[in-house]
Amino acid sequence: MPPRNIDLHPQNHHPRELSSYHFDVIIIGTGPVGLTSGYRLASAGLSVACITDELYGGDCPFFACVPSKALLRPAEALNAAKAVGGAREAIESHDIDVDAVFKRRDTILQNWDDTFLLDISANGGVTPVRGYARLAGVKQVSVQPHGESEKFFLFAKFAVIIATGSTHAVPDIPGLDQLKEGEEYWTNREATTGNTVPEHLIILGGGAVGTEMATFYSRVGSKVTLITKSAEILPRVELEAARMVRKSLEESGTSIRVALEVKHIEKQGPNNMNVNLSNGETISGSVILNAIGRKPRTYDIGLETIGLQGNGSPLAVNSSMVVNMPEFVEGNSPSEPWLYCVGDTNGLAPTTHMGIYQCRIATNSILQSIQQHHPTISITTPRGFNNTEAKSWAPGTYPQTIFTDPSIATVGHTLASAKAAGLSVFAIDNNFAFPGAGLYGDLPGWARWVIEERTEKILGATICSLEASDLLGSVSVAVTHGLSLKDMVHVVPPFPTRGEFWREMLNTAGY
Ligand SMILES: Cc1cc2nc3c(=O)[nH]c(=O)nc-3n(C[C@H](O)[C@H](O)[C@H](O)COP(=O)(O)OP(=O)(O)OC[C@H]3O[C@@H](n4cnc5c(N)ncnc54)[C@H](O)[C@@H]3O)c2cc1C
Ligand SMILES: NC(=O)c1ccc[n+]([C@@H]2O[C@H](COP(=O)([O-])OP(=O)(O)OC[C@H]3O[C@@H](n4cnc5c(N)ncnc54)[C@H](O)[C@@H]3O)[C@@H](O)[C@H]2O)c1
Repeated sequence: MPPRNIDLHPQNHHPRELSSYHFDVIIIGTGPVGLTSGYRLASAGLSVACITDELYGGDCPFFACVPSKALLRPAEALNAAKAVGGAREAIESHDIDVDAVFKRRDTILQNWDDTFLLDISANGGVTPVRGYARLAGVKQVSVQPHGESEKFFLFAKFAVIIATGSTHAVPDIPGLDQLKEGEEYWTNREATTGNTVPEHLIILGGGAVGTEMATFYSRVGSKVTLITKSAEILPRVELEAARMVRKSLEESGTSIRVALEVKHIEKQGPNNMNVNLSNGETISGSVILNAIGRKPRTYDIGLETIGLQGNGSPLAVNSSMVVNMPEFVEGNSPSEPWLYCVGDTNGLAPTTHMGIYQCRIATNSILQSIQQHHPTISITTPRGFNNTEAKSWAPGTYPQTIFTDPSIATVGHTLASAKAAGLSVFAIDNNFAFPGAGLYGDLPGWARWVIEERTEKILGATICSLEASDLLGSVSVAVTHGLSLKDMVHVVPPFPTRGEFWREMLNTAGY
């Protein structure tokens, strides 16, 4: 299955065209996190260069969040309508129009033409630069245009931000190295950009990518087999929620194999792969999707020029997103930090929304440092830059939604992770049997709050339902600010809505 013909390296914004190689801040990587950082700093009056080696906008808009959600949303909308009598009768005999789904996704992504993002950035005053960037010492960055050997050197007056994101990790499975990546085995790129429905898709990995793509491809007619190492799919969410998604996937024909490893992969012929499992079973499919996780792009970005390691492990930062530097680096002034790292590259919370949160913190920190050390420089922000330290989330506890059917929205601890952290907690659960949920038809729904015994503070929440993401905001405020059950009594959801689960939880808790 050949990859789509996407031009990853358009010819404009060559570094040769720059009128100056000196900027206040240089940003390496223009995913959503680098772009937003650039926009915030340029809006405050700084000169900013944003360097990208591929499409301006990064993985999220072109190969990850946006195309995957664009593929998933039509089926979600159709299922939601079919669950409601009155609407159901009008559409019962109709199903997803796959070609229209692909076409809509292509339109949303502007056919992988990054001009719209370049325009937003340029209108905000950012200077886009195309080429592969590497640190070349303190506050120095080299840029090598695609396919060329010449390097151009850029100089930052105040700061460099590393926002190089992540790329798919490749498992060490014998035989996989014999297959052509992008054709004989897919990564997230082919799974989200393709416009074909494979006959039998074998997915390796039962995390967010694996389950979301199983949801889409099984819904549009592929036979799907999902193989994962963990004892259940989505091992980081509440078991009850993972089981609801598993049940729904199995009902749509997905075969799920848990607690198994792939021992060997063998190509039998075109679109014909054999996958041998640790239990001795062999599964034959047409395409394999590698969805076993991602690795930060910390390799080959010149970290060694400032005494750091860059081998694909996350880049350690402090709460202001300042990179932890070696004790002595020539030209480095510890009192005035200059190197920041945000987004997937620091590994703290690899999602777009959390990266954008980090960029708010990092850019505030840069602006505050400039104001402190260079008071004559004029900085314009409508409301200042007070928040310069990020909240520290225990691994996996930051807010997130997995867009399966039903979707799972989570924030804070699960019951298991709270207990593993030594916390004394109890759970309150609800099955969405209340009037507001009933209006949406007979769709599954489940929610859990994890409450600390002594303080009755909410430490975590999971909502598993149609459009769960839209119910996460209020509970995220409660968890982030440590509200107690007593406080939450005064947070009143409107009637009749799915938000009523809130009231039901309080009732169950005895409030
Ligand atoms: C299939 C899939 C679906 C996802 N869905 C969601 C979702 O629904 N919601 C969500 O919040 N998250 C989702 N994620 C995660 C999300 O995509 C990432 O967290 C997000 O893209 C990280 O943004 P970033 O800016 O840190 O990096 P990226 O988006 O990876 O962008 C980094 C950019 O830096 C460039 N770059 C790298 N190295 C260099 C260099 N040396 N020189 C110049 N440029 C360089 C890259 O080309 C890229 O453009 C999904 C991920 C996948 C794989
Ligand atoms: N909606 C969202 O927010 C969203 C959607 C997709 C991806 N993402 C983010 O993108 C990143 C990557 O997601 P992902 O699903 O690729 O990774 P992941 O780490 O979330 O899940 C990978 C899964 O693969 C399994 N696995 C590992 N090695 C394996 C092997 N050799 N064979 C079979 N299974 C194996 C693991 O047990 C794990 O369950 C994550 O940070 C995720 O949060 C977010």
